[in-house]
Amino acid sequence: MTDFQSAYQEEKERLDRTLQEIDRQLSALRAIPVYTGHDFTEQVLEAGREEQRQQLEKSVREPYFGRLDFEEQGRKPASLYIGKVGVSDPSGQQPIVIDWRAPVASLFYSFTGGDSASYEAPEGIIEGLVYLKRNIVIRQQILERVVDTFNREDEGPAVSDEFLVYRLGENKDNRLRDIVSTIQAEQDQIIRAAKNTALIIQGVAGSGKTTVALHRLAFLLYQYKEQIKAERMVIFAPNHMFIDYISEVLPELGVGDIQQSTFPDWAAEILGLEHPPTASQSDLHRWFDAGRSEPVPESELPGRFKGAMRFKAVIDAFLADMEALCVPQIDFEPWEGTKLPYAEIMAWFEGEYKHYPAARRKERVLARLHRWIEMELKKAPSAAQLKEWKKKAQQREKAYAKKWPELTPLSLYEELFQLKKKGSVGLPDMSADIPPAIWQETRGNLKQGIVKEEDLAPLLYLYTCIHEVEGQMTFDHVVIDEAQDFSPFQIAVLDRFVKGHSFTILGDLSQGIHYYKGVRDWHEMQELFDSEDTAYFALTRSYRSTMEIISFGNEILTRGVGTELLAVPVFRSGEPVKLLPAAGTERSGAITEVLKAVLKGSYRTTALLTRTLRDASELHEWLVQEGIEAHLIDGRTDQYAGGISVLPAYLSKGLEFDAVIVTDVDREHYSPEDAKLLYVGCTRALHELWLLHGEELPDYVITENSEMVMNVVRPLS
Ligand SMILES: Nc1ncnc2c1ncn2[C@@H]1O[C@H](COP(=O)(O)OP(=O)(O)OP(=O)(O)O)[C@@H](O)[C@H]1O
Repeated sequence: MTDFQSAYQEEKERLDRTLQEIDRQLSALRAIPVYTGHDFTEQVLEAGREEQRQQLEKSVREPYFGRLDFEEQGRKPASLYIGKVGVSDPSGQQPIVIDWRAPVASLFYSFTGGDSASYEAPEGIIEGLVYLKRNIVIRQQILERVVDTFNREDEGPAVSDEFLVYRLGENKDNRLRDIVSTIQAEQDQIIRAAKNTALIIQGVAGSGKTTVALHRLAFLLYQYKEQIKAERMVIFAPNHMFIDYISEVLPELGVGDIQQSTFPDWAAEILGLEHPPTASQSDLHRWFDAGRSEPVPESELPGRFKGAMRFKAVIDAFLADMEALCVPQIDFEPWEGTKLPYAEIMAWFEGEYKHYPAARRKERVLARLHRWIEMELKKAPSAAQLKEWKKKAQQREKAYAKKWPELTPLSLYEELFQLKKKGSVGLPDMSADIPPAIWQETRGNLKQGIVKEEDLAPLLYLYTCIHEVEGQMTFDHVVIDEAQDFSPFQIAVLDRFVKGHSFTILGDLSQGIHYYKGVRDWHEMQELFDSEDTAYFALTRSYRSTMEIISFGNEILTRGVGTELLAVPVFRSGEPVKLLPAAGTERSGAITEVLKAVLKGSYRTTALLTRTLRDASELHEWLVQEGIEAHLIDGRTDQYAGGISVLPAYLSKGLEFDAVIVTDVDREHYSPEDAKLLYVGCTRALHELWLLHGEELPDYVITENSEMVMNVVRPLS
């Protein structure tokens, strides 16, 4: 027998034994009648059995995906089998399959070759020698593939990418999938990083940021199961379609109940807003479709200004001046002849209650006032007098409480922008601290009852100044995907809802196409935390696309974006990127021909990316008329259906497609400032990328490089 055959045979036998054992355990569990009574202890035991049943049912289909032969110093070598779910031997003492999140399993990911290996266990660093790293593909209990990516007996002991490349070559459907069998060392480091740190991760397109974040959540739940709850963890994604796109990964990893939301949805719920403000079609048009003939100066971009910590300082100054105005400037007189001077009430307010949020402060002062009235009532000389005082005091106490200003985030925000309520005089004037264009625009919006996305962070901040952030509102961990579009102020506000700065913040500055908001540099976010509470990682290897597509994208980064954060490809080669002239009357014919060519492949997802939403709608309409089934993705789409999608490039962020066709790649549609946008569009492609272009291509598109790009003409052969 060849080595491969003997390895296959060995694994086949081991798989049979494992499956028998899982079957045996499952049958034993199923034989126990399900407890439905009221005894609490029995209920807990039943819940444990149910969880075990579910885990075994999951693992019986694909019990493990990897094997690592490891000799721990001072012990005998052992073959460790690693799966999505741990399984113990009949005694319940020894694992026959190790959960991928267990400390020893980290070796399977972190080991990249060499003479010694170590991992961190609860009892300290464990050292030893790795003999074999083997990838095993099992589908529905059938052993399909055995690939050794490291064998100490072979020459040149380094872990090979062979299995990874095989996995990356597969076509994708309309959902992101788990990567437990091929997590890379640099990704594993992030997944297993300690909980109470704000991790900030810069990762090139396709480096696995979203995937890593989801695996990290599963890891944290395993590692800190006593301290954190799934329901108290959240992943903030850019839109609902993206949430749908990533929705399978956590269940695949056996983790449920983690919240998946958008920042506007979550903020709107806390603020009690009827509709979460998201970028409206007209906003999208304003920032993406209108061209850049009159660029808005940085200081006048509402998202940038309202997302900066400078704006928080403006709000703080406003609140400090505003404070004194909270207490009605009158003495309190419960009945004639008795008075509580304004100065004394103010002393309470500014004294011992100073550190409470405003709403609680008001509550405390009014409660104290009530106690003061009760003490004064004791001085009544007669029962009749007491009755009269009591009646008057009740009415005047109510009237006095009403004189305190209404404290809601929105009312304060309106007052900040000088939209005065009746009776609120002498408010601090902050107009000099806010750029005039933003001042005007915000006042106009608020007058019409419009709250924009960029108003959410300041409103939430005001909320936290008014109310306490209570237990059930706090998070054990927060993941922020596409974090380059978040503002420092948003993160600072979120931090008030998160225990121990436990954040995973992931993004790519080169994909910061929402130039009107977000960050330009990760320092803007790092500065929010003390240095010991934050850590920075960079992911440079890109797993999504072929080498040709990645190199092509890197050219856009170098020539157009001007960044040094280039992507390093995995050695997976494909077709060159194809450039095809397709302007004017040629356009429709070219699109049909390219679609036909692409659909000859066995791809499951293809995207046609346009420059604007209007172009996408028109193209979609035309395709439907031509009898081609395609889905239009606009800002309101909730589900990603797969197949052929038509969408503007700016909505493709975070998604991926087997093949991508970018239309209208010329200087008219892509200005020098649009390099990031084109980069995003091109890096969505896994296997095949086409650019349909007009006469003059943007400077940052490379046209001459025989290995990377190919200029083609119609008719396509
Ligand atoms: N270690 C890995 N093994 C196999 N596939 C991987 C690995 N890491 C990432 N991938 C794949 O690479 C693709 C890109 O991953 P993901 O979408 O998480 O990257 P990203 O950094 O969030 O991308 P982008 O910023 O471009 O949206 C996915 O198909 C994912 O399954």
